[in-house]
Amino acid sequence: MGDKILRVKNLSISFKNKVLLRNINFILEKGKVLAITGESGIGKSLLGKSLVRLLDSDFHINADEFNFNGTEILKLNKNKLRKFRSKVGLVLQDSEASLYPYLDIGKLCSLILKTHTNLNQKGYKQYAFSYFERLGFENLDLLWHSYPYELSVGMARRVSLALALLNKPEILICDEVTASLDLENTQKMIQILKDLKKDIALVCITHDLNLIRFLADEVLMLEKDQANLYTLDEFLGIYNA
Ligand SMILES: Nc1ncnc2c1ncn2[C@@H]1O[C@H](COP(=O)(O)OP(=O)(O)OP(=O)(O)O)[C@@H](O)[C@H]1O
Repeated sequence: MGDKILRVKNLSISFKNKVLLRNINFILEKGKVLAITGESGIGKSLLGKSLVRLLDSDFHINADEFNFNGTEILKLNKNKLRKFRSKVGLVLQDSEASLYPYLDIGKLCSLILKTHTNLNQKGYKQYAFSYFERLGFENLDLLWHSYPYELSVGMARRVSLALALLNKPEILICDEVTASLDLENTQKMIQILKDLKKDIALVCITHDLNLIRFLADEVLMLEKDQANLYTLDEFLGIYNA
């Protein structure tokens, strides 16, 4: 059995005193994948961002337990929150669109590695290349000097994933990571996540039933006024997926 990294018990999210999500319960475990699904606008992305307290002050999070490796996330001060966030990789919806356009991939990687490691410029490259290889890239020198606008959507999505992985997060949250990818890139992405999952607790926010079927261990189904946690088999049985 893997390490339990994050425990969420009876979490709710309100916006200006209106409850948007309630009764959220799950545990994230190293080596396991939680899929979060539900209809558009139900609050999947909101929940993903709330896991790293990335909501503005009009939102309020309540929970009986919201605990990362023994520390209550809602009680963290600014410094400790920053440390906690460095343990959580985020690939937000359309993440490739927010890759800074004036920096090439090498500089984007170097910026992250400068903050999180003691490596030198040569070390940054070697370190980042090991991730690019794991994520199925070839021609790594060319990629290192490419600008985001020069990459296909599938490549840019995988670069966003690589950037999220560079500081070895314990949790990785991916929001609609297969959206608008063709079949080949979707399958590549699902296989990459499958290979990554043994080292990490993975959260996939998704509408993609193939991703759920091939990757998820548990599925959190968000519905109006309720949220239900299922094993993959229970989910596939109930939703005939
Ligand atoms: N910053 C914000 N201010 C006000 N309301 C917001 C904000 N962000 C999200 N919402 C509202 O919260 C609700 C949930 O939005 P969210 O993007 O989490 O849905 P979703 O389930 O991820 O949808 P989709 O599948 O379409 O991406 C929506 O009604 C949205 O309008």
